[in-house]
Amino acid sequence: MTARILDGKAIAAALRARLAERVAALPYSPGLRVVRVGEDPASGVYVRNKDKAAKAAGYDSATIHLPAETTEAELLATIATLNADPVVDGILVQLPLPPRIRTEAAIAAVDPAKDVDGFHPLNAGRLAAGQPGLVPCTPRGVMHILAEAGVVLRGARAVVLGRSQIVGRPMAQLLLGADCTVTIAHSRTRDLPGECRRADILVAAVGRPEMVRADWVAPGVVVIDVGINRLPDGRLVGDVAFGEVAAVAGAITPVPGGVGPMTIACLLQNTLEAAIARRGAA
Ligand SMILES: Nc1nc(=O)c2c([nH]1)NC[C@@H]1CN(c3ccc(C(=O)N[C@@H](CCC(=O)O)C(=O)O)cc3)C=[N+]21
Repeated sequence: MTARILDGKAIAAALRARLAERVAALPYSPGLRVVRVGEDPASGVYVRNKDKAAKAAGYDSATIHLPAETTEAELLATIATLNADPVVDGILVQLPLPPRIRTEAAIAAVDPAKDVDGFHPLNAGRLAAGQPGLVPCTPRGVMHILAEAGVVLRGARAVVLGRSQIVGRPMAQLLLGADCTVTIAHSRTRDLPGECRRADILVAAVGRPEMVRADWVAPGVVVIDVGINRLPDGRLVGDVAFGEVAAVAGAITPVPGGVGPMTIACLLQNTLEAAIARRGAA
């Protein structure tokens, strides 16, 4: 058997096209501002891709690039200016930040109504409480892939590998909200392969290249690979050993071309929704 490949790149392109149509019907362009501090090289590529996608879909998008020496107070002042700017609907503070700046302070400074990353504790709390709010882009993108693939969630056993605030925890909340039986497994889990083998749906979000092997998965499982790891030889691989796991799984997302493109499309979706909530649709 060989797994069905879930083409995140194509699903993301279709979503961006639908968003572009909705944006074109608005009397304004939804405003997105990405704040980047310093020169983390991986951030450069991502910020450029996002800006390109946003502009192509009709958004008013700009990147604010602050020097590496920026202080926390200066970053918070920049965020405050964006919070107060009526043409700004979405604010994304690109992570990682330089070590001098407290990530939690930057996240908490963003107006929750403009928090298109969904990282603010108010939005995380809303998600955990089952209330509407802005949802982190990567888990939202994963739910969109599962829906497009026709995966039945009700009653399914979902295992989320990883417990980060950015992916693992919100991912588990969304799957729980969709009536999955959810297990969050992590680096201290006693029998990681054994827990993963129980999954009908396995979401790998640990940031360890090719950690999930063929003997970690049950035949027919749906595997979602959130990992994006750059190897020393320059290759980009996920958290899943794609070739060998694809021989066992029922469906699997590739890296690249899986979850990554969905993250960008969902950032645009969140920005559109934040804009309509603030400014209306007509
Ligand atoms: N505040 C914040 N929000 C984020 O959402 C955020 C962040 N900080 N910091 C960095 C990570 C990483 N991230 C990616 C999104 C898309 C791709 C993506 O589209 N990847 C392509 C390949 C890109 C390549 O070839 O390098 C793919 O998987 O097919 C990758 C990485 C968002 N992040």
